[in-house]
Order: sequence, then structure tokens, then C-alpha cells
Amino acid sequence: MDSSESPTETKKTKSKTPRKNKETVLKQKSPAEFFAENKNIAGFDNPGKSLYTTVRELVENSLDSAESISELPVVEITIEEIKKSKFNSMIGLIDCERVDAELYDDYETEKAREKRLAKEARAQEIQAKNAALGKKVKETPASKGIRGRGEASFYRVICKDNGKGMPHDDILNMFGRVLSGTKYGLKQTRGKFGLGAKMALIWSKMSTGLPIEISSSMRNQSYMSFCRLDIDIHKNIPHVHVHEKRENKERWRGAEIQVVIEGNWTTYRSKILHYMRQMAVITPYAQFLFKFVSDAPEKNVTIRFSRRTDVMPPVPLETKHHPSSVDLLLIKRLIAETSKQNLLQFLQHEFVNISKSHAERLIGEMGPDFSPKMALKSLTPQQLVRIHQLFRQAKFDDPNGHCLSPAGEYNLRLGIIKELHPDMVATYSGSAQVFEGHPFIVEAGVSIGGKNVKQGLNIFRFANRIPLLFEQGADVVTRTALKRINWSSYKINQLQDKIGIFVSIVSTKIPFKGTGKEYIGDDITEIASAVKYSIKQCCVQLKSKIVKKMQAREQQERKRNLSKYIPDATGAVYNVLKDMAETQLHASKKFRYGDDDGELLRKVYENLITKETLSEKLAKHVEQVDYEMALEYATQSGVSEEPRETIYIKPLETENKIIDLHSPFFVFRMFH
Ligand SMILES: Nc1ncnc2c1ncn2[C@@H]1O[C@H](COP(=O)(O)OP(=O)(O)OP(=O)(O)O)[C@@H](O)[C@H]1O
Repeated sequence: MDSSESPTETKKTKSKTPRKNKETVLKQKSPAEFFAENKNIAGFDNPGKSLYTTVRELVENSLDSAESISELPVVEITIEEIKKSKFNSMIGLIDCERVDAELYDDYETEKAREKRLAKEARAQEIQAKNAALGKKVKETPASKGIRGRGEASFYRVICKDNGKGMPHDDILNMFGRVLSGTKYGLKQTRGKFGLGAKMALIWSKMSTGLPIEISSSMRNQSYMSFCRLDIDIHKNIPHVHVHEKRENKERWRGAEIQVVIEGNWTTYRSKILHYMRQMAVITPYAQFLFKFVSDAPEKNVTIRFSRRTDVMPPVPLETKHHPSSVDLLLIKRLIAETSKQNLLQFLQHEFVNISKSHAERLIGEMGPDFSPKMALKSLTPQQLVRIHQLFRQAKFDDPNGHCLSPAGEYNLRLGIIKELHPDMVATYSGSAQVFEGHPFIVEAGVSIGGKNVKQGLNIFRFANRIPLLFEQGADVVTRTALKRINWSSYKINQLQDKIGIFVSIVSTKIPFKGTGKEYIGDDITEIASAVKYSIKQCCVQLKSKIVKKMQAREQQERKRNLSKYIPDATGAVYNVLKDMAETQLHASKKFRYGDDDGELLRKVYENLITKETLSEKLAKHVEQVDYEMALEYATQSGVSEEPRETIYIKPLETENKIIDLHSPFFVFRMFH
């Protein structure tokens, strides 16, 4: 018996009734049902997080879509707060006043109310006292109000983009069937699972019962598709309300998605704004307009993240599988889908890093049953296992990473400067590496100082150019920055300096933990060491800047110190000289020192040299020494170390012919 089984349960099982126990009835679940019941694994844990994830999924789809056609993204996101009465009228429900107050979760008796208010008043008094004494003021639980789940809040989320749009007939499955999407191929994309948009719809169905609305138009279409649908959770199929072609006089291109969900703006406001800000850092070539609209104008927010560059990273390319990354199932699928007929062609064309001669050698190694010309269809299950075994054991060159599209050092740097305005920044872009046959590239930036940056480590993580905001503690970047970098050896104070750490990882497969795309585990050695190396490379650059800054500061200090003592030093020297001059004169009426010294004393005696003269000379000398040292310093460090500033020159709206000169760090545009 299972130790958790209760005696009553045991009795029930042993009873003679032939009825089948409910738990033993075999049932099937559709993917939509599964995700509706386990929505937390897709980032829909509670209303607040669901609002955040909905925004995120829609924005990421928009960016994927615009970038797939090399269009500089323009994305508008609006969150519109919907009052309960408005929501009720939207769904045709008549507002009801509370009649039986005691029925409600937030009901409290008069006595309980008095007690609570008294407690809150006491807490406020203590807070006021602490604040007056300059102590840290903590929010007390009492000030958070009364018990109860409170009223639900509803929001309409609208996301509009200038992307590719969607084929009219595909929209239904794209939004109404869980696990359907166009991003399953081996390619670097933000989306991967074919789930995000459907989760927003499932959440809207669960919380408001309202359908999703999609408008879309593609380049070659003269019309605009409009679709209103929800999802049949049980069957995992779209339930279509409207699906029609409409006039598109303005020839608008792109997609607009609208969904009404329960959310919580108050608790997730800062996360959503953080997300937008970080998205602007990693995507400086996109333009975002974010709006929060409510009936209370003081709550409204409008933020425009304007485009800072029109250099877009290259479009990621679809690539073929690397032999060391495939499993038996995938080999079978590739064989079923390939147009190649024989084994040699299959190996040579369906995988990266297998040339014709390499394929021939591999086939020779497979054993006497194999031959280059053998038909793929004739391969037995055992022979497939043999191919798989050899793929796992043989040595293959690493994939080259040409299919990837990292943000680029230029964009990363620009984003960091634009959003944080740091005092110093260093960036590094690594070369392509590989884990389990998947290429990946790590780029990093480390900044010191800046606006709205707190003391200590401020970590910004990006995966396939998505900002990751949750589960920071377990992430490979956080762990590396906290545990594996010796900050002090780079003259950086881990606790006191305002340190910004930016790490962007791109790959054909980001090894996220879970479908929520929140963090990358620390267990993949190749990724962990590449992250460490990239951060260290930035630190090395920063160290030399910091050391030079320190030297410059020391030098300034020395000058200031020397100048400070000039009056005292000259006063003392002058008094000694004056004394000497007078003693000499009284003793023999004649200056006895060598000519020069005698001359000096005579001049002092006759007031031709005064305290001011000495002071002036000394100041000039300090100036001269300082100038010589500065010159020596400039010669050593070279012209390249002159202070530089990154600038972005906005394109002129002209018809001029232009030439762009691209460098990894800047683009120079010439008009003629
Ligand atoms: N704004 C859009 N413009 C064009 N196509 C879109 C847009 N939004 C969604 N799609 C299409 O709908 C498909 C399904 O989107 P969904 O968000 O459900 O999954 P995904 O983006 O493929 O993967 P993930 O679940 O990892 O986000 C996408 O693959 C894409 O083809």
C-alpha cells in the first residue's frame, strides 16, 4: 500500500462494487487542454504574469515577423484598462450590486474593521517615526488592506506591427490550434514552440470568455484578412466566429492582434516596462510605441522607444542538422521527408559538415551491409540504429554559425549607451561555438555607472534577442557573474560600483528550462564557459580604462596638492632668504656668498624679489611639470584613447543616392 493512501481509501478500493475506479479510466487530453491546466509552464501563472507574458508573446511575434522580411520593425503595443462595468456591458452582463455582503471573501465585521484600522494607524505611526529618524521604511502587511482576492481587472492588449502578415487561410490554425507555427525549422527565432499566441487566447477564454481578433495583410494581397476566433480546448481546433477578407484601401501591411484578458497592471507595471526597455536595448533598430490607457488619466503611460540605427542584424538562415545533434527519431523523420533517393545523397545533402568523400568514408565504416547507392527505403530499423551509433561516435567539424544572427557589438553598445548612459562601457562578441551539435554565439557588454543603475551587479540577459526577466537566480549568466568572475582583479568593486552586465546568447536551439522561456540552465559547460570568457573580455577592456582614469585622477590630485602648498612653501623660503640677507648685511656690509647667491640675497634685500615673485615662479614650475607628465601620458596611451562618444546620425528624408560604409563599430552614410 502506498504510504500516502488513507485507510478509508483502502476500504473503498477493497469494496465489492464492480464499478471502475475513476482514476483508472483511460483518458486522452488535447494539447490545448494540457496547457490550459498547466498554464504556469508557459508563463501564465497568475493574472499579472499573464498580462506580462501576453505582451511579450505578441511583441516577439511582431519582431520575428518584421525581421523575416528584413523590414525595420515598427511595433505599437497598447494595454487598455477595462472597468468592470464596461467589461460587463461588453459581454452583455448586467451589473449587480452586492446584496448579501457576508457572502463575500473580503467581508469583515464592524469590529474586525475597527481592529484593522487601528492596527494600520499604529503601523503608520511607527513608519512615520522611522522615516523621521532616517531609518529604512518597510511596507507593513497591515497597510496592504483587507483580506480577499479583490476585484478582477480586465485589459485589452493590442499589438500592431509592420511585419509579413499571415496567409488568409493559415490564420485559423496559427491562432486556434496549440502547437502549430512556422518556426519549427532549424533556425534562430524568438518563437519556437507554436504556443505563445494560443496561450494568450486560452487565458482570455479562461478569464473573460472573449475571442481574439486578428487583422493581417501580406505584401501580395489586395485585401485585409480579418478573423475573430476562439479555441475548442477539448479538440484543440479553432472555433471561428468571423473569417473574412476586407477592403484595404490604405494598403496597410502587417498584423494587428487584439485580446481581452484578466490581468494586474499594478503589480506587473514595472516588469512590463522593464521588458520594453530591455527589448529596446537589444533591438535598437526597432521602433516601439508603448501605451497604457485607462479612465484615470494620471495612470496613463506613453513611452516611445525610438529607432537609433537602421542597421539590422542579418536575417537568420534556416540550416540543416548537424550529425551529432540528431536522434533516431529525427533520422527516421528526415528519411521520410527527404527527396534524396540513396544513402550517399542523403548523408551529403541533409546534414551540415558531411562532404561527399566524408559520406563515402562513413558508409564504409557502417559495415558490409551498407553501400553508397543503397536505397533509403531499404534501410532496416537495425541499420538506422547503426547510422545513429556512428553519428554519435564519429568526429565532425563544428557548425560554423553562419546561420545565426547575433545582435552585433555595435547594436549592443548602442543599446546600452542609449538606455543606461554609463560612464564606461566595454563590449565583446565571441565567435560561434557549439553544444550538442547546435551553433551558438555569446556577446557581452559590461558597463560602469549610469542612470537608474543600482550599486552592485545589474544583470541583463537576452536569448535569441529576447530579454529574460524571471528566474534570474538559476540562470547561467547570473551564476557566472556572481560566482566565477573575480571583479576586484579588474579594479571593479562588486558591491559599490554600478555594474551593468549584458549577455546575449543566440542559437538555433536555446536550451531554455521550460516553455516559459525564462532562463537558461547552468549545466551546459560550453555555454557556461563562453559566457564567462565574454564577460572577462569586457572586464579586461574596462580594467585598462579604469587604470588610466585612476592615473589621470592621481595626477590631478598631485597637481592640486602641490599648488595647495605653494603659498606656505614660498612664504617659508622667502622668510629664510630675508633673514639671511639682513644677517649678512649687518655682519660685514657685504654679501659673502658666491656671485649668484649674493646677487639673490641682494635682490631680496632690495625688495626686487618678493614673496609674490617666488610664488609665481613655483606655480609656473608645477604647471610645467604637470604639462610634461600629461604629454608623456598621452604619448604612451596613443590617440586612440582620446575620449570618444557614440553618435547616431538620423537619416535625412531625401531621395539622394547614398553609400553606406559598414564597420563593426559604426556605419558611415554618404549622400551625393
Ligand atoms: N504578428 C504576427 N505576424 C505574422 N505571423 C504571426 C504573428 N503572430 C503569430 N504569427 C504566426 O503564428 C504562428 C504561431 O504563433 P505562436 O506565438 O503561437 O507560436 P510561435 O511564435 O511560433 O512560438 P512560441 O510559442 O515559442 O512563441 C507563428 O509561428 C507565426 O507564423
